[in-house]
Amino acid sequence: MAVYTDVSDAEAGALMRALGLGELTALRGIEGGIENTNYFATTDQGEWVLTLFERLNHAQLPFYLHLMKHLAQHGVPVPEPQAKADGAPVAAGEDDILHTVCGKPAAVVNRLRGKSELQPGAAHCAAVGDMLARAHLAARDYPLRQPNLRGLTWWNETVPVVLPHLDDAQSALIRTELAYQNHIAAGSAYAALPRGAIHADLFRDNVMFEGTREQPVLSGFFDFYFAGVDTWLFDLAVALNDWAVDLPSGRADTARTRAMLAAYTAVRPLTDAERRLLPAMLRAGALRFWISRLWDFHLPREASMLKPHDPTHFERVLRARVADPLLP
Ligand SMILES: Nc1ncnc2c1ncn2[C@@H]1O[C@H](COP(=O)(O)OP(=O)(O)OP(=O)(O)O)[C@@H](O)[C@H]1O
Ligand SMILES: N[C@@H](CCO)C(=O)O
Repeated sequence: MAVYTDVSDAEAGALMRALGLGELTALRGIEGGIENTNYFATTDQGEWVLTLFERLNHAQLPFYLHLMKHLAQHGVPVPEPQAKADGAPVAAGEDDILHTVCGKPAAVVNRLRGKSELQPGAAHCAAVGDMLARAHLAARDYPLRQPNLRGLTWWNETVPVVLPHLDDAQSALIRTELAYQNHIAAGSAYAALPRGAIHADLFRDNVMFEGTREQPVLSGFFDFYFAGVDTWLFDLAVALNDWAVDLPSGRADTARTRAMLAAYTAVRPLTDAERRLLPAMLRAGALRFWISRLWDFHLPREASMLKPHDPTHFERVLRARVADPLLP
């Protein structure tokens, strides 16, 4: 279920016309996703996705939507928010790509072709590594700034909140890891890491592919709503921790790790500081999602529509990264 707000054909049709996208011929609620209301909107000009934001407000959205537009306009395949025609009325709080539907902030983006691959092989990991490096380079001149809101500051605030829900071994692990990450973040190698606007949540369910299993063609990244400015290495670590990990054990998969790293570094070679800190950032990426999953699991927000993911998966990934810091 991911239609929390019902949108009529008339409302959707009026927006599509205001965006110059033609006449609406079909509007269909999308079942996947848990955070926002999403519809596929078909017009006589193509297929689009209409999203009504159920959590983020008009003030928070420009960073994400303009990042998507910037990347799309720099040749990175991401959904491009569609703009109202020059001179069209823009209400308070809106801008040309941030609209209002049923009183909620809304955006219309092009529909990506293909489907997600939940059991990726080395070829999928290579395609993601290549495109992630291209996205980092393309966002270098993105002018808007917002920190990674799920970064170190949030970990330090949130670990004490989840600690009462952990057993002794888990408490020891999370405290030790947080202390280690604070130590790393205070060091000179960390300060030297290149940074910019990153996706920060590039999991298997946020990428689309066409083509075959042997020769997949990446058709796009989506779900930019955890994006922020942080180190490029952290973004790569988050992707490796999902795409190149054996899900039952949490351990790194050699072939997929090598494929993603080789493809990423072919576009953007890692600096010395990045090579040195990759093991630490892999631990940081695991800690980040262990904390957020614990928080979602044990402290569900009132009226939350989130279906919590299993926190113990990222506890296993973290333990595996600590036990075996050497990359394949
Ligand atoms: N631009 C797009 N092109 C094609 N399909 C899309 C696009 N955007 C979203 N979808 C489809 O809609 C589904 C839900 O989108 P998404 O995952 O962004 O949902 P959400 O509720 O906004 O976020 P979350 O997954 O974090 O809950 C996706 O799994 C995908 O199938
Ligand atoms: N990718 C996150 C969910 C939020 O997008 C997780 O797996 O915990």
